[in-house]
Amino acid sequence: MTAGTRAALPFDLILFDLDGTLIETGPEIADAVNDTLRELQFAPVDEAQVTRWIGHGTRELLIQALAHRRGASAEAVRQSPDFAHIETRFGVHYGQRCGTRSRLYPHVRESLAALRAAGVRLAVVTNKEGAYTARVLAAHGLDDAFDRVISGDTLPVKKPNPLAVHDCQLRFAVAAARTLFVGDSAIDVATARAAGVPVWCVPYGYNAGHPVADSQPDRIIADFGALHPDALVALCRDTVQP
Ligand SMILES: O=C(O)COP(=O)(O)O
Ligand SMILES: [Mg+2]
Repeated sequence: MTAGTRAALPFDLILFDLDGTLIETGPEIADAVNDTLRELQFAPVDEAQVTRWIGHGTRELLIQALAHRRGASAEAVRQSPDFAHIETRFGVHYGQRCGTRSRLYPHVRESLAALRAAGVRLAVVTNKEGAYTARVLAAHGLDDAFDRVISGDTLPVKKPNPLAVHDCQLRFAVAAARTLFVGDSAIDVATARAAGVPVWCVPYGYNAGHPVADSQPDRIIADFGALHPDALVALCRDTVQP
């Protein structure tokens, strides 16, 4: 990378969603859900269904799966006396499944490394609970890849509340116009809009079964190749708006 590329970079801070953006986590989350359901003598749920529940946190996903199988409301599951125990069992299963069937999406590792080398601050903003986030990042050797990791239970509120974005902007002293949010869902677009920062989306992630284009992000990028510093500079040179 040349000094010119570094100077021409349009962003000083990039925030990344985790599930469906950096890492394909659906297969092993489905495995852990089904391990848990099996212990409870319930039939498994299919992976496509499980991925439609991703986005509000892994705990919420487990609640949805149990509600689905019990024919009960999410609230009834949340209040049920055995939920805490079931959640503990799920945690054990997810711990065992972590890193077995998840994978980084194309160009994630090299683009993150090149952005970091160019001096861009990088953060994860996910609704996944911190304990799971740490395990998944570690399983893929990404535990030191970010300057800040904000999970669903790091702050008092989660996405689409913009607090995590503001937290990172404040911490790294970066203005909204120099900040980019990269995600895969309507929740990510709503978060970025609430924070007043540009948002680009990948089309391959989890968005409750809907095309993320419906949420009208500022740009849809095919994959993380578009976030490599050289590509980023070329892309922004050719367009008026990010
Ligand atoms: O639902 C989750 O656990 C998290 O999803 P996210 O990383 O896309 O915010
Ligand atoms: Mg996501």
